[in-house]
Amino acid sequence: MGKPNRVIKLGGSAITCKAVPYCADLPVIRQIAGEIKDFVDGLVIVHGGGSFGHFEAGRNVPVRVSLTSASMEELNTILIREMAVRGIKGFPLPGRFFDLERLERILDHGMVPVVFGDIKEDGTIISGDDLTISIAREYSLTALFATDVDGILVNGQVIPELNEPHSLTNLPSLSYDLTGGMREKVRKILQNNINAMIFNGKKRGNVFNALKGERIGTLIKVSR
Ligand SMILES: Nc1ncnc2c1ncn2[C@@H]1O[C@H](COP(=O)(O)OP(=O)(O)OP(=O)(O)O)[C@@H](O)[C@H]1O
Ligand SMILES: C=C(C)CCOP(=O)(O)O
Repeated sequence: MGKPNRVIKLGGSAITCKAVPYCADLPVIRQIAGEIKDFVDGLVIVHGGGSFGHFEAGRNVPVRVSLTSASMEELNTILIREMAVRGIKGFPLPGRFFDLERLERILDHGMVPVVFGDIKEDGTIISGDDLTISIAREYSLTALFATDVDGILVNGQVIPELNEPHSLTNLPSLSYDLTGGMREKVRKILQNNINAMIFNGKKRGNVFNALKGERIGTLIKVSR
């Protein structure tokens, strides 16, 4: 017990309606909560900001830090509640308090850590991608990224596998995504030398299949 065996990032693009501030995609969150049920032992969930954290972090208001933090906790609460309705014992782990000991302690208690991208007192953003990558690296896991796209698109087509930096087609990026979107995600995965899979988490069955170990979307495979 105590050691994660799977890590999945529920991207803000998957679990929120990215273009509408504070819009949780409840049908998708409920669908995903149902699909993780069979994998709770050793599972670590991380989630991103979507139209909660990215929206608030991008606003130039004096209460930016307070509202960014509050918005992330709000999204986290929605997720944990929907999991609880299905009997899944999620436990919040805000990015600013993240460490491996704490993560393992939550697992030791038979709960699913629900780690989330966050903001520090000084306004620095903690990216859910970075948290996911560091967990995958520490425990030699494939980092699973549920997003709103079918994988990495190059010239409009999903590429099944990527092994080296590729010139990514520049899809329209959202004005309040502050942590770099897909391009940064791929760059950091490659830089950290971990395996990862990027797939569409909004599509029914994909989260279940990814957790089961099936290959969907784009696999980023590094040679070690
Ligand atoms: N070449 C590309 N292939 C696939 N998606 C791309 C590409 N370039 C940009 N994107 C954008 O990347 C987005 C997904 O990455 P992003 O990091 O925004 O997702 P996320 O991790 O779900 O978000 P969050 O940071 O809110 O958690 C897609 O919505 C898509 O528009
Ligand atoms: C914007 C905030 C606070 C969270 C950033 O995490 P990400 O969505 O994983 O990049």
